[in-house]
Amino acid sequence: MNFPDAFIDFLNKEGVDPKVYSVETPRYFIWNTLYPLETDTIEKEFPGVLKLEPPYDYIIGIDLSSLVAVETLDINPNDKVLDLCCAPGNNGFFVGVGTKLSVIASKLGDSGIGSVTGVDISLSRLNNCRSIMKRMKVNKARVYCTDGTTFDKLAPDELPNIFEPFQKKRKTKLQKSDDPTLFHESYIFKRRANISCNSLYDKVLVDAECTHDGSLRHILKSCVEFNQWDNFLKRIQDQAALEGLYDLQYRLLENGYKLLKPDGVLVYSTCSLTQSQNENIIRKFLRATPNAVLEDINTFLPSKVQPGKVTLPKCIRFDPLCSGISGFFIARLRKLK
Ligand SMILES: C[S@@+](CC[C@H](N)C(=O)[O-])C[C@H]1O[C@@H](n2cnc3c(N)ncnc32)[C@H](O)[C@@H]1O
Repeated sequence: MNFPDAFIDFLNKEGVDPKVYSVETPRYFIWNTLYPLETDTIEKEFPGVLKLEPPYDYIIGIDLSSLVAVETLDINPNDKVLDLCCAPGNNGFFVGVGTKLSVIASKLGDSGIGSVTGVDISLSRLNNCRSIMKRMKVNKARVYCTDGTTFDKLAPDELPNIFEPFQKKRKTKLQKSDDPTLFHESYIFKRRANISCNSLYDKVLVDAECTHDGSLRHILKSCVEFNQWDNFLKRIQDQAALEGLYDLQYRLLENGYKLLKPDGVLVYSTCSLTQSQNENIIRKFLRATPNAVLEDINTFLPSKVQPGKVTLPKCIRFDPLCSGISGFFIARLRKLK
């Protein structure tokens, strides 16, 4: 494959083998398990045609690595979860691309007092996020359009464990929020206008902004197929911009940790294969934060998906060459009491 020299230099500097971009990765699909599918199979109707039984409009494509990042949070129904960079891009693959926020919301289920709070700085990406939330009929989620490095809203103390099926909603008078950063609330949030919010979060996901070099789809579709290298190359060639990105990643991690309750779990992830945006950020953070410890990641992985090399024990790097899925890094931190 012919890549621009600047991209090859970038990969060499970070010890990434350009062969990763020749791996063909499978696609995974999710749906909100509160609304079971009529069938759990997708049939091959006749050559070239797949058939899905209804209801199918909330089936969403996602990378396995994204699912593992959410699994690493060990969500339970009473968790108050913060997703500090929650919005997806829109690469229009099949029926859309899933967000970790929608998987988190689906995992919270309907039986507990938990909820998920999403934050993202990009309005257009939040619109993608909102349409996925709607399609997946997400119940207990709210999303803010603001800077995750300074976000300071605490978690709702509790949301009632009443499952109100999305389909059966009655018309109710909704109170308009006086918070200009509040972008979208799910049905159950809107119904409970006066929820007190004084809790730190049990779980925090910092799925940080990054160079996306591990995302094979991003590199192969946007950059190679549509020849849109310009923005990508500008970013990786400009050392000051890269330093700014590392600083952003660090500050997102710092703020997420600040909002995490003692004994809580924070997962830091990126879809970059580099050391600079992963191990180096975590190392620096651990040096500066004595009550943060790295924990093992014991999430179930299909046998064919072998994690690649990391230079910081306990973290996981999916390397397309040995994992067979898109490039991704995950670290799990606990805040000691
Ligand atoms: C890797 S993407 C997130 C993907 C998303 N978690 C998902 O599962 O689809 C990183 C996100 O960080 C957002 N971002 C960049 N700077 C930010 C900031 N200062 N505060 C909050 N979000 C930011 C970007 O807009 C982008 O949506």
